[in-house]
Amino acid sequence: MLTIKHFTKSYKGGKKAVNDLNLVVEQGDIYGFIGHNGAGKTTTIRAVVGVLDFEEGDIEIDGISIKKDPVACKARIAYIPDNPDLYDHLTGIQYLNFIGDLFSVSKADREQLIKKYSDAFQITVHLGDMISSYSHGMKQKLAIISALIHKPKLLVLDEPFVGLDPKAAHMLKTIMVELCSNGSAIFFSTHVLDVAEKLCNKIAIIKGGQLIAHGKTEEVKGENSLEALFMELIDND
Ligand SMILES: Nc1ncnc2c1ncn2[C@@H]1O[C@H](COP(=O)(O)OP(=O)(O)OP(=O)(O)O)[C@@H](O)[C@H]1O
Repeated sequence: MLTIKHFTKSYKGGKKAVNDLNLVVEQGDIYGFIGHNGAGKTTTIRAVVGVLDFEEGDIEIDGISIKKDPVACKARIAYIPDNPDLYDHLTGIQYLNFIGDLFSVSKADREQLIKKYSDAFQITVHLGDMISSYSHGMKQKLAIISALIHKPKLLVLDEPFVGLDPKAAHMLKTIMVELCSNGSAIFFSTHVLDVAEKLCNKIAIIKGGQLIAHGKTEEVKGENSLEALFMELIDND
């Protein structure tokens, strides 16, 4: 579903933010991406979803290169950044319909999925309100719903649990499991290690722009807790 090959990214005038990263996310995977602040998670994620150019390596979505056919790749992806920038001058429902139009979601699917996920995140009554009146958490919920209504093959999330209340975080985890059991894949960054440990069948740990561990969660962490492993790997230079 997602293949990252020798991905390397340097920002202008800086050192390599990510260096020769290789990773495969398969259908059905909930793949957690963890690392310290500044490790290179957002850089990798932004390249995967086609909003950050890069010179070295390639990234394929469903076998299609994001460099060669970014539109075809983006049609298969939903991306929720860590701080979603929505259109403040639209109402929630106008925004969801805008995304529905972009991804050619049928009227029947749109109505059913908007109701399902808005009810689940308890923002149905606010869909007629302007987004400018939404709290941070409500904006995040709207961004999540907009990602789910087009049934993405690959859902990419950057720190999705930050700012969500416990009930919404629980709902998101339930939905992530449901999505992957229906054949999608998820790649997401998080600093919440116990969530990663419980939710992800695979994890990757990045340090200073380089992948230092990746694979099945049970195999990567062994007898340790993920937190203990993370501390050990991050502290060792
Ligand atoms: N626009 C930019 N210009 C220059 N350097 C950048 C830019 N964005 C990120 N970097 C650098 O690239 C490196 C990786 O940053 P990145 O945002 O990918 O880390 P991260 O793992 O997502 O961190 P965090 O957990 O704090 O969100 C850091 O050294 C950062 O300073």
